[in-house]
Amino acid sequence: MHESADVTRFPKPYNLECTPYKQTDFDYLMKGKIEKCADCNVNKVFKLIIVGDVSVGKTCIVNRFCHQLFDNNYKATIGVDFEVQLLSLFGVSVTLQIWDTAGQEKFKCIAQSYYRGAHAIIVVFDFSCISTLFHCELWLKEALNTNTNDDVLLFLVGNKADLLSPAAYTNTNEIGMKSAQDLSAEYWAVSAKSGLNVNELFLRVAALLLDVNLNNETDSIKDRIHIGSNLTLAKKKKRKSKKIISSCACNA
Ligand SMILES: Nc1nc2c(ncn2[C@@H]2O[C@H](COP(=O)(O)OP(=O)(O)OP(=O)(O)O)[C@@H](O)[C@H]2O)c(=O)[nH]1
Repeated sequence: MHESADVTRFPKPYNLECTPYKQTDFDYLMKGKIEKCADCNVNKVFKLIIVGDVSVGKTCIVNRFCHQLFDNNYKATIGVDFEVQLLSLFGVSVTLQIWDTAGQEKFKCIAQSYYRGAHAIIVVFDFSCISTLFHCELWLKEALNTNTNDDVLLFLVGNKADLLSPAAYTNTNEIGMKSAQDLSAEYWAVSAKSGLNVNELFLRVAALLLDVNLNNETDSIKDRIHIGSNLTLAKKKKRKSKKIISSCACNA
């Protein structure tokens, strides 16, 4: 884990055309809430799960982001690995719990038991092995089946962009972007080896999660006010009907 500098600009998507999440900034209301959270030293905790075929580079992406490291030697993940990364977004401290799951079929059962309650699902494919892209839909379906969070954010990430020639990269990128649209996920092309877009991806995930979280808080406050005002109305009606009953009793 490393300390990161405060992020003061809302991180952009890889391609605005290729994301269901069109936010490129916090709105006026959210900015006010963020200032309050920062003043009160609030810490927001978000759970991310990373899924995808064997050897697409899930662990390397996490290691690049959390430790600025890249290892050429493949060591299969057994079940699931866990990393924590602290960030500061607009003065608000955000903890990302990153669950790096195994791609091997024999570990699927163990890994799936950690899917529950994820705020974001990142499904990864390997640019140099197109079949791994075709399996992403199934990975996503399985992750969504076990996930109980309605507001979960979805990301489709192509890794090992460094391995392709410019022409092959453009070609696979287009197929990846089309798949992301079909999956209603935000698309990213990264390289754990060179570091291309890895930080940008996680900062974008964190900012979108913060936005969703603060929006939900605002909604639940509105709900409480709404329920509260209904209760007050009901109490007033009750009091009025009591008055009518007692005035009827007096008249009798
Ligand atoms: N050239 C290149 N190689 C990469 C990149 N990312 C990962 N690799 C290599 O791909 C292999 C697999 O990487 P891992 O991160 O272990 O893959 P994984 O998806 O976590 O694999 P499982 O744990 O089995 O699911 C390793 O040999 C890495 O060095 C990348 O961006 N570029």
